[in-house]
Amino acid sequence: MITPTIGPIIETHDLGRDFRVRDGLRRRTVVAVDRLSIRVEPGEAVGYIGANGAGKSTTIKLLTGILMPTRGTVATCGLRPMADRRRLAREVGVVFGQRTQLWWDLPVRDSLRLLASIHALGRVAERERTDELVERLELAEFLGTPVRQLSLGQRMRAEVAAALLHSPRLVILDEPTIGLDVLSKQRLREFLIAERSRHGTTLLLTTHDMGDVERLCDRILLVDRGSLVYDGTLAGLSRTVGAERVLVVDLAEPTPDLADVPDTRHLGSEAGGMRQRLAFDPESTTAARVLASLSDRAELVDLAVEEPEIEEIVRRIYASRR
Ligand SMILES: Nc1ncnc2c1ncn2[C@@H]1O[C@H](COP(=O)(O)OP(=O)(O)OP(=O)(O)O)[C@@H](O)[C@H]1O
Repeated sequence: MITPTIGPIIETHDLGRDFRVRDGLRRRTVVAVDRLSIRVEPGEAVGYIGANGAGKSTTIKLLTGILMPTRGTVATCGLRPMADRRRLAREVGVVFGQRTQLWWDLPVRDSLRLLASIHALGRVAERERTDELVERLELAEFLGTPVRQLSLGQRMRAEVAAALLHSPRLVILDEPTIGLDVLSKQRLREFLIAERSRHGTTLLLTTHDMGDVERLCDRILLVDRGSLVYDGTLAGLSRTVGAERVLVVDLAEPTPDLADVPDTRHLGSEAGGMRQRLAFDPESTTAARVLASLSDRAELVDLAVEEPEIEEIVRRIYASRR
């Protein structure tokens, strides 16, 4: 039997997965994942990003033993995902934003109990961990509510509790914040950050939300048509495409275009100059510095920083590769 090691949490070598699909009368091969070689160390938080159909879900299925590779090798927590699937289930927790692993008609409390017994947690461990998750994910008010009656934000918190109940070493989250309001997103991110720092949990998440990546991940893996095209930090990724941020400021009175603010590019003005948009490169300045220069020139009443969309960064990277 293979013993889980304290080596990498994820290690793949030339991993590939094809699908045979029907195309009218003919059949063709779709290469969903190709020559994927990645290594994720314990405690890392990795954003696995790419456009629709890039191969993210297929990779997650290969990592968790739902799918068999067509080529190459994969080890998750030192185990072979398909052959050691049962043992792997103790090491990994998976959260799907769009699917539930809770029992739809049961109260949240009962789903957690069932999962605790599936994982053979033991009474004391079950109580301690459940109490911890109920408190930190603020589940108390709906513990007795059937899952089908929960709001999306409540359900996601319950999903996360279910996936993390057995304190897995690796948590894989597939679009965890999709459809959530700003506050729910923020709470979930704060929880994941705390969980990681408390327990050294490794996080792998797929998302189209730049905020998730910015706040949660210290490393990005970008895939295009099944292959890895970038491995590094978000700042590095933005740098490769020169992604700018946009500062939107509301001013106390109509103001001529603020075209001379250092390290910015004036994009436009509205409402007679009471709202202005300035682009800046986060590599050469910060929003705080831009604001300091602005407040010498005009009285600010409100502001917002627009982040480049991940889709936009990905689109630009893809465009530069075609
Ligand atoms: N079971 C399957 N049968 C046939 N083709 C599949 C199957 N699963 C995935 N594919 C194809 O493999 C490619 C990668 O799909 P995958 O779902 O992994 O992408 P994704 O990056 O997760 O996309 P999304 O962001 O839309 O979820 C796509 O071309 C998809 O159509």
